[in-house]
Amino acid sequence: MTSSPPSPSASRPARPGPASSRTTPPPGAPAPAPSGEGAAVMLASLAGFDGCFGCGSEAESGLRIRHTGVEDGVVTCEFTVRREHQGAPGLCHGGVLATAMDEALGGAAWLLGNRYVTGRLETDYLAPVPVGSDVHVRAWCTGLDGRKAYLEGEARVGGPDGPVAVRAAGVFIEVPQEHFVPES
Ligand SMILES: CCCCC/C=C\C/C=C\C/C=C\C/C=C\CCCC(=O)SCCNC(=O)CCNC(=O)[C@H](O)C(C)(C)COP(=O)(O)OP(=O)(O)OC[C@H]1O[C@@H](n2cnc3c(N)ncnc32)[C@H](O)[C@@H]1OP(=O)(O)O
Repeated sequence: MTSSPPSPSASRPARPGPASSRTTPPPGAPAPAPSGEGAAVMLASLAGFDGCFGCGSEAESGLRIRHTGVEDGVVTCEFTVRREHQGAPGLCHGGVLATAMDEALGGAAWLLGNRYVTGRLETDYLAPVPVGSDVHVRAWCTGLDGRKAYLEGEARVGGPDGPVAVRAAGVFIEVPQEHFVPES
């Protein structure tokens, strides 16, 4: 995966190096124009729900990912790697990092104004992430095809301009509200 998030001046990012054909939008699939309406729909849908393993304040064992903003369709969020996130000694577990990418790509999908679940998530791990690191994640949509939204993202260590540790690409599938199970 070698694509970059769109710059503020570029409404449609180039995507020169997809990781797999299954996370590449089909030719001609439109990339969404950034809109503030999707964020409003998303936040209304999720109002009062704090149980998300990625970002929920009530998920005691969750990652406590902090959503920090949306600009031109790019979602940004961050979390701090704790000791309980270790895989190999002193380093963040790859599944934890995949969770963070899922969270960010999912957020960028929900920004489109519909509800989505992860269908496929691909991750490339480029550098180890030590315990204590602040991980800065951003994600954006590369195309829409029916119920399928194609997303990409990257995680950087130490700051938003730090070295890239993870790149991800995914396909999220639009579902109705009824897909979800009311909390018991
Ligand atoms: C201050 C600033 C604030 C900013 C705020 C920003 C963010 C706010 C915070 C949060 C954002 C909110 C949420 C996002 C957060 C986290 C996201 C976490 C997401 C998850 O953690 S979610 C759990 C894991 N996930 C599942 O639990 C899915 C299990 N699964 C199923 O529920 C079904 O499997 C389903 C529904 C996926 C499909 O089932 P179905 O019967 O409805 O539809 P069907 O099978 O016909 O597929 C329809 C079309 O999707 C294609 N398709 C299907 N699967 C595919 C695959 N794997 N790869 C590629 N394409 C696939 C088909 O090929 C077909 O394509 P086509 O239309 O072209 O034929």
